[in-house]
Formats: sequence, structure tokens, C-alpha cells
Amino acid sequence: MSATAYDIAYDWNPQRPGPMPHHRYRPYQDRVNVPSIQRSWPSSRIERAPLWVPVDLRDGNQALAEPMDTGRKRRFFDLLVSMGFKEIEVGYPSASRADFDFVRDLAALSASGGLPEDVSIVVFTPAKPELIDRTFESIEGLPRAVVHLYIPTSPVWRDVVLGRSRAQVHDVVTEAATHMARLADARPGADIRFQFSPETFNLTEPDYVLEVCDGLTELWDASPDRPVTHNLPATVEIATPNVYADQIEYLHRNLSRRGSVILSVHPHNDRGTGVACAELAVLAGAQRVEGCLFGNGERTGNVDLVTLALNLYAQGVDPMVDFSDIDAVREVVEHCNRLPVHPRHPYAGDLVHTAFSGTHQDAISKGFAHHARRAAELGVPESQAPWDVPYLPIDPADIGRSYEAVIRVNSQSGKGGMAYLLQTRHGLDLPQRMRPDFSRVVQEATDDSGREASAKELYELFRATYVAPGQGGGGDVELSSWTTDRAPDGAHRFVCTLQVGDRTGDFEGVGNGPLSAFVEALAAAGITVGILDYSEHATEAGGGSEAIAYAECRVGDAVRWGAGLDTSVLTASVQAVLAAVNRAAVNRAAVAR
Ligand SMILES: CC(=O)SCCNC(=O)CCNC(=O)[C@H](O)C(C)(C)COP(=O)(O)OP(=O)(O)OC[C@H]1O[C@@H](n2cnc3c(N)ncnc32)[C@H](O)[C@@H]1OP(=O)(O)O
Ligand SMILES: CC(C)C(=O)C(=O)O
Ligand SMILES: [Mg+2]
Repeated sequence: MSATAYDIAYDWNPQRPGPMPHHRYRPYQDRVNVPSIQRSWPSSRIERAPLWVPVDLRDGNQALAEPMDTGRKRRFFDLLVSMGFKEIEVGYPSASRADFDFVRDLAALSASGGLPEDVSIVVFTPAKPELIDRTFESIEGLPRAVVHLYIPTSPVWRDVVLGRSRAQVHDVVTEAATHMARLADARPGADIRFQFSPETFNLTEPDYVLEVCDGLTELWDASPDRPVTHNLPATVEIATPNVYADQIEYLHRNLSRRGSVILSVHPHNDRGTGVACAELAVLAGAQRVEGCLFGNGERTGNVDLVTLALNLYAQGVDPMVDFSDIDAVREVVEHCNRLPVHPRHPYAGDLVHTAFSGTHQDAISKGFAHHARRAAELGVPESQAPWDVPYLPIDPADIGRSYEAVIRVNSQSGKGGMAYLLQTRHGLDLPQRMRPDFSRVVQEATDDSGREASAKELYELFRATYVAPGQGGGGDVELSSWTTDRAPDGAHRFVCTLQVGDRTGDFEGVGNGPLSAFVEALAAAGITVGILDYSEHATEAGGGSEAIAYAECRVGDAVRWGAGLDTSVLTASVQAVLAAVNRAAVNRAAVAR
């Protein structure tokens, strides 16, 4: 038998069998039958946002070591409403007094006109008549509510947890649903809708899910005006997301009265693929997604609604919920859950818009410059121009982040990053040729400290390295006093007192500009200087701002950069040359002995 390309590649893999008892686990296909279908999800596209239903106050809350008290629940609820969520699961009222009381508080809020009319609350109940009664008691007075019934349906849960057969579980569901319908009928003034979740759907025989769900659609007499929600959870993830997509598409195609059913999904994140499961499920026909902000929830969490919504946003699709101040959202969620959001969390983590590494910084700073040019060409503000900045999937400003954290400098950083920080934070636009020189200085400092350098530290390092040697900050050559004038023939004269090592003298030079005259004066003092590169600019817009001058000079046979900072451009330029001279002297012993 000839070896396949995969086998050949595998032969090259040096990994060897490991010591862990992997034989204890079974692949998903041995645990659940997934019907083969003519898939449409692989070639579908998500072109509009599904209905997002946050379940933080129920599923998220039940996973907290310290469940939320009424105050925290209310703060979370208000946040969700303000962000634009329209259906919100608020609790398991039959489970605890706190959950019951919270729903009662919402009923009071509604009575006082404080609950927006387009917001529906969802309450969660097991299939137990007395707990259903208590659940209905909690929503008394609410003009709208969704009552969400759940029961586990998969073989292991039926056998091990419920101790009931397929038919018996179906009977329990039917009995509970009939009870719910009766209680709802007794409140003709209220708009009460129903939701059903076959918990552990992803491990359940699909024909059984179909049988139970279709039975409920019929029993609750779902219609397009009063649809039923069938919510199909990946209660514990068991397979790659394509398998969940197949399971959802099977139901999407086969559920009866499809126009009267809202097909919902509820992924958890045990395999770390909750987001992928939700996205593929939407491709497969799901219209509604339950999850939690930042992925709180049982074990590894519920699917993260923030990532899902912003993934859509990054595709140019309106997520229909507002994340324009993500840090404010995060602050409330962290406060209510008493759990931190990871610094690498998609979109929202402290570090996710930050580049430390040199090549990324280079690309990002070029990307920002390109973005600004493009916006100007299009005649639109930068915040409205199409986004194409390398390494940044979305503009951090769109979610309320400043650009301050985008580039941070440490020993992995390159010239682009530190130049960007000096420019954006301190108004210094270093000449291209000077950047590698400063980058080496920064690298040495950060290698030595092992730490990040802040923009302020970079600025101080820049001043100490390039500016101080021209301002009497060390070096062999000191310029104690100087004047310039211009002769009628246009020539410039530079007259100065120079101290070179322990010798002091008055010197004079003439040139076609003050700087070349200064170079001549230095030559008269025995210091040979050639200016290789020179530039200057104001550090801020406006008349009174300081000027910075940069000079690359050959001093003897050394080449050094210097810089000068002063409100006078001429003074800044003289300081820049002097700094280069002194840097050469510092590095090569004395210049003019
Ligand atoms: C995947 C999910 O997120 S499911 C939701 C889970 N959320 C929670 O559990 C949070 C709140 N729950 C609670 O506080 C408690 O479970 C309560 C107060 C509701 C009930 O507590 P208890 O009366 O002690 O019952 P407990 O929760 O242990 O229930 C287990 C019993 O309910 C049965 N059961 C489990 N789920 C369901 C269901 N959905 N419908 C009907 N019966 C169920 C079990 O088979 C078991 O029955 P048994 O007593 O005959 O063996
Ligand atoms: C929707 C319910 C039953 C749930 O939280 C789950 O199955 O994970
Ligand atoms: Mg859940």
C-alpha cells in the first residue's frame, strides 16, 4: 500500500505516544448519532445580527461563587438594557429568594413605566409543576415575559440523572408545558411566550429532539405572531463546531411550523470553541443566540456575546448592540461577577490592541499614517474612513479605546514603536536615519532593566542621550557664550567662547549660514565636524512652542547624532551640533587634545 501525503508528513513528526489514558474517552460519533444532511451552512454568510439573549443573570449567575445580590443584578440588567439587548434572561425565580425578588422588582419597575416596552424578560424553570407555579408567581403583573422550560434529554442524563426513559421524559415535558399553557391562559392580559431547551441537546438523538420540540410547538399552538423559542444547547461541548452546525441545520430543516419557531442556540465553551459553534450555528439557521458578556458561565463559560457581536462588527455587519464604550461595559461586568476579564480577551482585554514587537509596531504606525492620508483623500474624518491598519482587526477608537496603549515599548520593540510614541506623545518626529540609532539605545536600556519603557521614560532617555550633551550636560566641549551676525555680503559670523577639555578660548568662524559658521569656529578650536544630516521642527503647533533640531555629524572619524531643544531654532540647532560633538568625545575620549 502506498503511503499517503499525510502518512509521509506524519513520519516526520517526532512526537511519540504519551502516558495519558486517552482510551477512556470516546469520539463524539460513538456518543451521538448525527444525521447526514445536505449542508448549506458551509457556503452561507452572516449578513445580519441574530437576536442576542444575555443569560448572565441566570446561567452566568449560577456559576458564580458568590451569586449576584439584587443590587448587582440590577446594575447588570440596566447595563444590558442600555446596550440595546431586547430579550434578557433574568433568573431562575423558583431557585432562590434573591432570584424571585429580582423578578418582582422588575415587575414593579415595569408598573412604574421604568421597563422599556420593547424589552422582554425571560425566566427559567425546570419541568416541575410546583416550581412552574412559583415561576409564574414571580412574573405576576409583568405585561410581557418568556417562560423558559428545560429538561435534560440525552441518554446519559435520562438514565443517570432523571432515571426516566425517552417516553417518560417526553411525558414530563408535555405535562409541564400543559401546566404552563394553563397558567398563561389564566392571564389573558399578559403577553407570555414560551421557550423550551432540551438540555444536552448536542448529545441527544436528533429525532427525539424533533419529536419533543414539534410536540411543544403544537401544544403551545405557536404562530408567527406568537412564536415558540426552541433553544438547542451545547450544554457541554463534545465535538468540533462543524458537528454542532450539522445538528442545528438538521433541526432548522426539519422542525415543523418553522415560521412559528425561533431557533436559538446556547453554546458553552468546554472545548474553547463556543464562539465557533455559535457562528456556525447561525450559518446553519439559528436566529437567536444565548450567551454571557465576556463568556462567564458554568465551567469554561457560556459563549461570549462580546466576541460574537464584535466579530460581526469586524465583518461590516451592525451587531445591533452598543459596545462603543467597552471599558465601561467591562467595568460593570467585572464588578457584578467579581471576576476579572483576561488581558488577552478578544476585543476587550487590556493588551489586545497593544503591540510590543518591533515589526508589528512598524506596520501599525505605517498603517496609521496611511489611514490618515486615505481619510484626507476621501474627505472624511478618520473615524469614518475604511479601516485597513495592519494587526488591528478593528479601530480601537470604535470601542472607546484610545490609541495610547496601541504601541508599548520593551526589548522586543523596534524603531517604529519608539518613534511613534515620541511623535504622538511628545511631538518629536525623529528623522528616519536617526531612528535605528535611538532604537539601539532603547534596546540596551530595556535589555538591562528587563522592563517596558513608558513614553515618558523614552522621552527622558532621548533627552539624556541626545539633548543633554549639547546643554552642558557632560562632555568635553562647552560653549559658554556665543553670538552670530550677518555681514552685508550675506556671510554669517559665529563668535564664541569654547572650553575644550581644560582649555578655554575665544573662536570665530564664517560660513554661508550660522551653523556652518559654528562648524568653522569649532574647526578653529581644533574640532573637525561635518554635518551629514540636519532637520528641525516645532514640537507643538502654535507660535510659542519649542523647536527641536536633529544633527548627524562626522566628528573626527566618528559619526554621531545630537539634538537640541529650545524656543529659538538657531539655539536648538547649535545645541544639536554641540551634542553630536560631545557624544563623539564621550565615546572616543577627547576630540581636540
Ligand atoms: C445546564 C443548566 O444550566 S441547568 C440549570 C441549572 N441551574 C441551577 O441548578 C441553579 C438553581 N437551582 C437550584 O437552586 C436547585 O437546583 C433548585 C432549588 C431549583 C432545586 O433544588 P432541589 O430541589 O434540591 O433539587 P435538585 O436541583 O437537586 O434537583 C434534582 C432533581 O431534579 C431532577 N431534575 C433535574 N433537572 C430537571 C428538570 N429540568 N426538570 C425536572 N426535573 C429535573 C433530577 O432528576 C433530580 O430528581 P430526583 O430528586 O428525583 O433525583
Ligand atoms: C439552556 C440551559 C438548559 C442551559 O443552560 C444549558 O443547557 O447549558
Ligand atoms: Mg447553560
